[in-house]
Amino acid sequence: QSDGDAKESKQPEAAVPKLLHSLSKRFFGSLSPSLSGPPSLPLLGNMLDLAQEHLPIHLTSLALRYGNIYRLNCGSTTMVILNNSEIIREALIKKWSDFAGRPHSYTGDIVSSGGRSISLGDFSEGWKAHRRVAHSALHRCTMDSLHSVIEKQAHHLCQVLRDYNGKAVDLSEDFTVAASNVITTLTLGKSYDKSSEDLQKLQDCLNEIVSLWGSPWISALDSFPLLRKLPNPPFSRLMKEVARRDELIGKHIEDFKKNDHKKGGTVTSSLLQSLEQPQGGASQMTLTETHVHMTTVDLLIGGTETTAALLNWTVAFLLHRPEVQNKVYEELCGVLDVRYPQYSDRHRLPYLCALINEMLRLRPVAPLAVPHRAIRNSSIAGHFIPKNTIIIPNLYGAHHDPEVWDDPYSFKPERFLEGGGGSLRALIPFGGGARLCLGEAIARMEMFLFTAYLLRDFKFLPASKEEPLPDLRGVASVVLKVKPYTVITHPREK
Ligand code: HEM
Repeated sequence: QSDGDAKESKQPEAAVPKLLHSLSKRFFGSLSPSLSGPPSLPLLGNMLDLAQEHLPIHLTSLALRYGNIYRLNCGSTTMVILNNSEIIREALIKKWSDFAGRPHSYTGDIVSSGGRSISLGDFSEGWKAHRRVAHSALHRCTMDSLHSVIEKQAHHLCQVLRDYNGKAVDLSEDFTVAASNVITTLTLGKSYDKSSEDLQKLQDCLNEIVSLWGSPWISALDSFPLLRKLPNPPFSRLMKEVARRDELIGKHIEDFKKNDHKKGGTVTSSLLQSLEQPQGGASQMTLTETHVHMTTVDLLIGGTETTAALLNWTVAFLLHRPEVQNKVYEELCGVLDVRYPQYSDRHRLPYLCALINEMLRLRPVAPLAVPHRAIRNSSIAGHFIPKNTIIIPNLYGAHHDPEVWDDPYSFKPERFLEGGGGSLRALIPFGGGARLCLGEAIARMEMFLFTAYLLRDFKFLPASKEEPLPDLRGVASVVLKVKPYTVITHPREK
C-alpha cells in the first residue's frame, strides 16, 4: 500500500531562473550561509514552497534534494527544516534550552491572547511556570480518573456505532465528540451529546481557527507586514472566530466558577484555585484568568482534532488492509477472552500496540509539530543557527526517512513487533524536550482504549463495492487529516 509519494510533489524551484536566484541572494543575503535550500525569489523568498498544498510531503521531497537539514526564506525570516529524527532530537531534546522558543508573530499573538497560551507562548520563566502548573493540574486530575473517563467515552462510541445498524457513515464527527468529551470532562467536568448546540459551536469555532491560522493567506501577514493594510477576508474571519471562542470559553468558565469550581477534581478548578494562591517562587509568575482561559483552549484544541484525526486515519488504513483488523481482533480474543481491555493489558497486546505505533509513524497528526525559535546562537548537525531562526521539525519527513525505515511509505504494523526493524527511538509524533506534547499520556491511553474497543466490537467494511477506498494522502494543515469517507461498522459476533 503506497500512499502519496514525496517524489511526486511538484518542485517549482526547478523553474526559477538563475538570475532571480542571485538577485534574491543579493537582496536578502543568507542568515545561515552554510545551509543550502531551494532558490528564493526576490520579495517572495520561498513563499511558493510554503504555500504547497501538502506541505509535509513537499518539505520531505525537498530533503531528497537539499539534505536532512535545509533552509527556506520567508520575508526577513529564515526557517530551518529538520527532516530526520536524530537531527530533530538534537535540536528539541539535546539542545532543548537553545530551541524551546516560539516565533513571535502578529497572527500568533492574536490567537494566543498575546502569547499567553502554553502552545504558542514564547519560552520564559513565566511560560515555564504556566506549563508546570498546567502539567501538574492535568496530572492530578488524570491520575485516578483518566482510565474511567476514556472507558466511558469508548463504550458510548461503540453504542453510537451499533445504532447505525450497518448504514454507511462518516465517523469523523463521532470521533471528534468522543475525544472532545474526554477533554471537556477533564477540564470542565462535563461531557456533551453529539447533538448539543454548545459542543457544535465550540468545535466549529476551534476547527475554523486552526484551519484559518494554518492557511498561507494568514501566515503571509506575519512575514509581510505591508499586507496587513490590505483587505483580507480569511483574516477577518479569523478575528471573528477568536472573539467567538473567547466568548464561548469565557461563558463556560463563568458557569463553572458559579457552580462547580469549589468541587475540584478538574483541571480548570485546579487552575482557578492556584490563582487564589500567590505563585511566588523564583519565577515570580502571576497566573491570571487569561492563562486559565488559554489553558482550556490549549487542551481543547490540542486534545480533540489530533486524537480524532488519528482514529479516522486508522479506520481508513484498515479498510485497505482488512487482514490487519482480523489480526488485532484475534489477539484481543486470545488474550482477553470476552472482557474489554484495560490500559494495563497493553504489554500483552503487541500487535495492537504495533498498529498504533505504525499509525503514529505514517500519519503523525501534527506533521510539522509547532514551529520552534532559536533563543540564542547555536548549531544543529554542525551548522551554525543564529538566534531567532525558526526551526520546523518535519515529523512526517522523519517518519518516512528511507535511511531509518524500510519501505517507509508502506503500512506495515509488523515493523513494530519484536525483530521487525521498526525504531521506537526514531518515532517522535509528540515532539520532545521542553515542548513535548502536554497531552502525550492522555493521547496514548485514548488511542489504545478507543482502538481496542472499536476493533473488539466491529469489523470496518467499505461503504460499497463501487466507491473507491479512502484516499490515504490526506489534507495537511496544522493537523494532518484524512479526506472524508464513509464506512460500514459491522458488529462482531461474540
Ligand atoms: C495523537 C495525538 C497527539 C499528537 C500526535 C500530538 C502531537 C503534538 C506535537 C507534535 C506537539 C508540538 C511539540 C513541539 O512543539 O515540538 C504538541 C504540542 C502540544 N499538545 Fe499534543 N498531540 C496529541 C494530543 C494531544 C492531547 C490529547 C492534548 C491535550 C490533552 C495535547 C496538548 C498539547 C499541548 C498543550 C501542546 C503544546 C505544548 C507546548 O508548547 O509546550 N496534545 N502535540
